[in-house]
Amino acid sequence: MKKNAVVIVGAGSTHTPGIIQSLLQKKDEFLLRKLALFDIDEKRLHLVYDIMKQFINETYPGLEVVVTTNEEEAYTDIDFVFAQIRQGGLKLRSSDEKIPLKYGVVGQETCGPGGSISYGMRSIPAIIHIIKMAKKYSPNCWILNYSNPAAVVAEATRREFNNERILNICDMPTAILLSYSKMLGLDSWQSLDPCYFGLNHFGWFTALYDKDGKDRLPELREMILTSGMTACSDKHHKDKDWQKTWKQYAEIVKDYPDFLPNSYLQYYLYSSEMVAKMDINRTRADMVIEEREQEMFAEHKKYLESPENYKSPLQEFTVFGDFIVDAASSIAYNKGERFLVIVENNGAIPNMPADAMVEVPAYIRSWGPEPVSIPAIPTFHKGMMENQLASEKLAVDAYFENSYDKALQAIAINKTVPSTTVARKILDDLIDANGDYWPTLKLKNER
Ligand SMILES: NC(=O)c1ccc[n+]([C@@H]2O[C@H](COP(=O)([O-])OP(=O)(O)OC[C@H]3O[C@@H](n4cnc5c(N)ncnc54)[C@H](O)[C@@H]3O)[C@@H](O)[C@H]2O)c1
Ligand SMILES: O=P(O)(O)OC[C@H]1O[C@H](O[C@H]2[C@H](O)[C@@H](O)[C@@H](O)O[C@@H]2CO)[C@H](O)[C@@H](O)[C@@H]1O
Ligand SMILES: [Mn+2]
Repeated sequence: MKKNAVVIVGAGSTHTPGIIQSLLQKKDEFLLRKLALFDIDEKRLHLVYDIMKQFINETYPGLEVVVTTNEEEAYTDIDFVFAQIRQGGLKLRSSDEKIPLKYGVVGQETCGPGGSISYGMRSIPAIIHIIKMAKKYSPNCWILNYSNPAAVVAEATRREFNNERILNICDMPTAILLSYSKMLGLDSWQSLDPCYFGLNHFGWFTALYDKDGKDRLPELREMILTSGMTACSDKHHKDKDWQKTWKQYAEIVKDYPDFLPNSYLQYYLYSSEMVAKMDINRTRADMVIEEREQEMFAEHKKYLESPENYKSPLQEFTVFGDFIVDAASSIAYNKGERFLVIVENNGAIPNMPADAMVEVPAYIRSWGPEPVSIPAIPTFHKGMMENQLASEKLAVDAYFENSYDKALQAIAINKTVPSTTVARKILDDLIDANGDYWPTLKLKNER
């Protein structure tokens, strides 16, 4: 079996230890010849490497490891790029959350004016740059992108690269599947074959087949309606803030019992209730800075106290790591495994536009994803998706056309936004907050 060289881009991320853990735990399924870690922040990059090197050395003595802030070194002789960057850092995640909230609109990492439009326009140039560098130094490599907002990024990479050897992914549906499998007493999230349609962070499970071919969704729906949604064992999802999401999940199922939702639909279906529960002085970014980041810094302190005796922290489950490694493995060895991924529609959902980037099941081959096509979707879901898709496409238009008008439309049409006056105020504040991270937006009559 061929051995693979992987570069993790954004390797200073709090999620990198999980990816490294999966890569090495799966080293017999996805053979490695080189692991490169790249980040623009040298300090964070080395911090993560310090934490993980005991595990790397012990699990795979002799593996070639490259830790670098040099692009040529990072991208040369690579088979797979795993991208998971946060352009503008948690500081701008915080602005994305707080600016809309100031005007009574949902402030969320990947949803609404901050998460989808502002973060999207910031991420697009950074991801395009990464892909250009990767293709320059390793023309045949595959790029697997987790960087958010994945829906907007996927639309931008479709326009720029036709998504040639690029796969945009999100582990949220997989994390939900882990939860479902545990509730059903199954041993892994791969015990269920999901039928699912939507956009990223905006979709629905329509059936969940077990290995005997039985649809377990009706049984699961009853469990959720009677006892609520049990949070999965993924470490991140045990935290207090995520627990609120799982509580709300059961409410969505009560109101819309036909299918089982992606948890992110809470921000669109209950926008005002979500805003009422949010605190502008302490949004999710603050929690991540105070909790997840601090935990990583505390680990590093432990390492510095005694590098020779330090043991890398391993997690019980790492859906984030397992999913990206399994997807890469399916490409590398042409396994044709079924995953939920973001692909160009092209008829998979027959009553949605062909050029929509949708999230559906696909069999992952060495030549790319082969999406599953489904019957036409109902009016409610189609209407929701068309609205959100328009907002996402307008955000990408705004970026490529440097257009203030399109950015305003992207925000005004978003289901989380009540009026154009509010949309304009949010946009003007976001322009100030993003500074040079955004292109200079011009009004139509100024261009
Ligand atoms: N798709 C998914 O399901 C999923 C799940 C979790 C996280 N994410 C996304 O992954 C990304 C990372 O999230 P996190 O919470 O781990 O962030 P983080 O802030 O912990 O780490 C991000 C890292 O990226 C680096 N970085 C920023 N801009 C960069 C650039 N232009 N080039 C290279 N490196 C750069 C930073 O220095 C930092 O070390 C975010 O976009 C987040 O939304 C996606
Ligand atoms: O608010 P955060 O930073 O905790 O989470 C935002 C991300 O949430 C989802 O990712 C989860 C993932 O589902 C889970 O398996 C684990 O790896 O933690 C991740 C972070 O909590 C979502 O899919 C991402 O797109 C968000 O960035
Ligand atoms: Mn996601």
